[in-house]
Amino acid sequence: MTVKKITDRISWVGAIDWDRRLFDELIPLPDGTTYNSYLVKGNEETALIDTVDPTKKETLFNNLMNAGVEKLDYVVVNHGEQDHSGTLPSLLEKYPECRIVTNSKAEDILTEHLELDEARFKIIGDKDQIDLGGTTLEFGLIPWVHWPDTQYTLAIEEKTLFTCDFLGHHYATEQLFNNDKCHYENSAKRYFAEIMMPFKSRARKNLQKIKEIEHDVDVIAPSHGPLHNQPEQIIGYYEKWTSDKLENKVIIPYVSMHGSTEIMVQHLTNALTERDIEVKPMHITNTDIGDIAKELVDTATIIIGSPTVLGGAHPKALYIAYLANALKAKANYASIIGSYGWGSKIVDQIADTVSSLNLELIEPKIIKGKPTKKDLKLIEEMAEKIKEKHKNDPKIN
Ligand SMILES: Cc1cc2nc3c(=O)[nH]c(=O)nc-3n(C[C@H](O)[C@H](O)[C@H](O)COP(=O)(O)O)c2cc1C
Repeated sequence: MTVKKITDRISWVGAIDWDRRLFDELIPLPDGTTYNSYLVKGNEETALIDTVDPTKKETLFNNLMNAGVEKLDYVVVNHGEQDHSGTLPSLLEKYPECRIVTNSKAEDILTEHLELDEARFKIIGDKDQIDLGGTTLEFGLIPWVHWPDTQYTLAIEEKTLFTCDFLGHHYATEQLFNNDKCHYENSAKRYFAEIMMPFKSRARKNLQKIKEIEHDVDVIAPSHGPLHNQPEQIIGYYEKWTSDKLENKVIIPYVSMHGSTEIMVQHLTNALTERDIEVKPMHITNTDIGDIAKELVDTATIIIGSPTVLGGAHPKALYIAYLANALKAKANYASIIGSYGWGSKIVDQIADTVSSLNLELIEPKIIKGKPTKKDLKLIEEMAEKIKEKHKNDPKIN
């Protein structure tokens, strides 16, 4: 691991976690991740912007040693979650003169979670500045992306904006900057879906605040993944993802124990394709839930496919409905297809689970046993109904 120079006065001193495959015991990380920590030097003082996950603290300390840091004046905490702040107790022990610079919401979270001494804090508010000697740090409060405590830090003269989780993505690489546009759009969208989509109106507002910063910004430096040296690119993506625009697209997360639901899914997939609608059947058992989350950013319709199990939906189908609801999927329409043997409450159960989404429910098709030709005709009717809805909806491209 090495120290990587970003500008004359800023270096990356974080850690790469190539092997991490799950975040928050929930989010799959197919590409690992990084914990970005940045060293900012002034003529008189030195600051560290965020730390790293505690499992990587030795990497951070080695990097600080390699960067020749003997005295650290400030550690700026842009967000109190432990993957950025968990190394603080050890850091404060190692650098006894170091003060924590953060907002009052983050202070509350940090003192509760990490038992830090309140005397070590320097609390900042919106637009407050710290002069390190020719290098000025300016802070901006951008709450709820994705905790109530989030803020940005701008190194004014260096034209570098540190946004912590906001505008980040999980992608382990030695490259300092994004240079694989295709892969990067994919991982940034997936990250947006999993972390930021539940707060999309706050994300949009905070994006606007960042766009209105009165100083030049050449580099956006988030706390996960490579940095953005073309800030307009990630800002453009977030403008799209936080808008209410949707694609002419249907996703069908489904599960089927004995094949009946699957026949319906295949038939619906074909019927939608024939009607020029993009469709993605996603077998829940075999699909990374991050991929499903990513589709929820712009898919216009969600169809959940499930057999009946113990009176209700299959637990895996119910989990996806729960996830769509929790992540605040942007879709305008939903329906349910599936099969039962003798009696089913799938529809009520799934509809209840997605009740906080503003969805129009297209009439579900729950059939007894294996679908007949007549049943499959009903599936074609569903495809036709979806086509009509999409065609007449001004929010759908
Ligand atoms: C473990 C298990 C529990 C089931 N519970 C119910 C039930 O409570 N009500 C019902 O109508 N059918 C129930 N069934 C029957 C299935 O819903 C039915 O066979 C259906 O056609 C399966 O669809 P699939 O082929 O897509 O898996 C159950 C089946 C299994 C294997």
